[in-house]
Amino acid sequence: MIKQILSKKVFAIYGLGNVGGSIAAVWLRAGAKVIGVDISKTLLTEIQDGISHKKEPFLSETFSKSIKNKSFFLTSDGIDASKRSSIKIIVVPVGLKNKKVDLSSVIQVTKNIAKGLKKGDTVILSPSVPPGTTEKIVLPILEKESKLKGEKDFYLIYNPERIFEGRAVKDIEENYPAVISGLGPKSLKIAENLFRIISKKGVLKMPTLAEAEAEKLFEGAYRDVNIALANELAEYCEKIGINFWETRKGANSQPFCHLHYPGTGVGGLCIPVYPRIIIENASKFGKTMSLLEYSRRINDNMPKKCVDDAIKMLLKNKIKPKNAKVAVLGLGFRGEVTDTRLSPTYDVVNEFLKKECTVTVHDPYIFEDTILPKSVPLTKDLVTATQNADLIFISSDHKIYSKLDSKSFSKGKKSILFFDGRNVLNPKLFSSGMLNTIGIGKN
Ligand SMILES: NC(=O)c1ccc[n+]([C@@H]2O[C@H](COP(=O)([O-])OP(=O)(O)OC[C@H]3O[C@@H](n4cnc5c(N)ncnc54)[C@H](O)[C@@H]3O)[C@@H](O)[C@H]2O)c1
Ligand SMILES: CC(=O)N[C@@H]1[C@@H](OP(=O)(O)OP(=O)(O)OC[C@H]2O[C@@H](n3ccc(=O)[nH]c3=O)[C@H](O)[C@@H]2O)O[C@H](CO)[C@@H](O)[C@@H]1O
Repeated sequence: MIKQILSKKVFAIYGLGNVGGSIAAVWLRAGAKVIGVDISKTLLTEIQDGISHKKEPFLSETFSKSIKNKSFFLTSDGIDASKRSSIKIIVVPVGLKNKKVDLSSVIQVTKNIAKGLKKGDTVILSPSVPPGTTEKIVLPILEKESKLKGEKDFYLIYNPERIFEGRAVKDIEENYPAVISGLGPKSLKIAENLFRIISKKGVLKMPTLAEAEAEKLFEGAYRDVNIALANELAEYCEKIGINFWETRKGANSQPFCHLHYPGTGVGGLCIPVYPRIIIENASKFGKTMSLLEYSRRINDNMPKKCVDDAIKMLLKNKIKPKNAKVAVLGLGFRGEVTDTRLSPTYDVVNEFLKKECTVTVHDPYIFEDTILPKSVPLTKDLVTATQNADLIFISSDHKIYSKLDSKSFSKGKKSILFFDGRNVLNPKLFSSGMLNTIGIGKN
């Protein structure tokens, strides 16, 4: 039955990045025909060649198989894709430009979709957006350009994709209920029929588009505030000389406390962005979001705080910061991702450069980068990165760093200064006296 429904539907997925690529794979795995639309010719070629989305399980194999059996087509022509599809899913990025929400990609894609919109079509908006975006920005563009009426001639849905990079397909298919909302009851019914096909956890129907848009932002705001709480409590522990990590274990031993982890900063296209979307939107209604603003300030200050503490450690060990060799481990915005968007490591590097240190960055998954200053080499070879380092600074929690031991470094290293910004080092793996380390929330 499902296969029959889907075999008649052609989906067009606009934006084939971490989220859009995963959504395309999920619908292909469910048996749908999919047109993948992206402005990046490089990405389209990589998908065609089966070498895209390396860190996302299932995607590349699904794409190759679907291209072969002619259920997956790739194009950069968004208008033609709209003409040839009945369900259009918008998954292009919504970022910040000078702390203002940037909807330019969403608007661009919506205009393309509108030029090919037909009676009976369905449009689904997926990125995290300010409440009101679907109804007040996307809908008017669709109706104006197509001369069709929402809920009468075509259907409009908001579905916030909730994925954790590295397990996106499983998140969509198995881990979370699909949050859905519609312009009206018909749109909502279509959303329910569609998302029940792919979501084993079922659907969570929201009463309005705006409440669905807001819930996604609230998820991120909750996380950002709790990370800021962990960062502030960790600094308190440093001041009074106790261990935050042990104290956290105790506090989290009851079900109503969920202290997060302190760290060298908060990166990615989600958590640092969603609170700012709320802050900006709230200001239009005369509401100041003090807690969100203060939490952002705490988290944005973590790279500087951690580098200042690391510099104090150098001085304590009689090493002058000027020309001190610092190996910064981890460029990804968090562990096990190749995504460097808003990575705190960029700020960490700049803070060390301000102190005139000599910096090398290591990352096991990222081989090139256009943002790091030219004076800062990037390498995937740990020995090269650390061999003459006066200080090793752990910035992202890639799994490989929890396995570091005495043998990980060039011979003859007597004692190594570490700043463990993600609390990943295992002291048991180092010979006694070799590990001279401080981190966050412990002296
Ligand atoms: N990355 C995550 O973990 C995550 C999780 C949940 C939600 N989201 C939301 O999903 C959105 C997309 O995230 P992402 O990580 O997939 O972004 P991404 O940058 O990885 O992918 C976006 C893709 O869209 C393409 N694109 C940009 N403009 C386009 C246009 N006009 N037409 C066609 N294609 C265009 C880009 O070339 C890119 O391939 C985010 O803005 C966020 O709101 C992201
Ligand atoms: C479905 C969806 O949208 N999923 C999002 C995705 O978010 P994400 O991919 O951006 O990953 P995050 O884990 O949030 O990390 C962000 C930054 O915060 C740092 N950090 C994190 C935790 C902590 O305790 N202390 C920290 O300092 C970390 O290093 C990194 O820089 O997954 C999260 C579930 O993990 C979800 O909640 C979140 O909605």
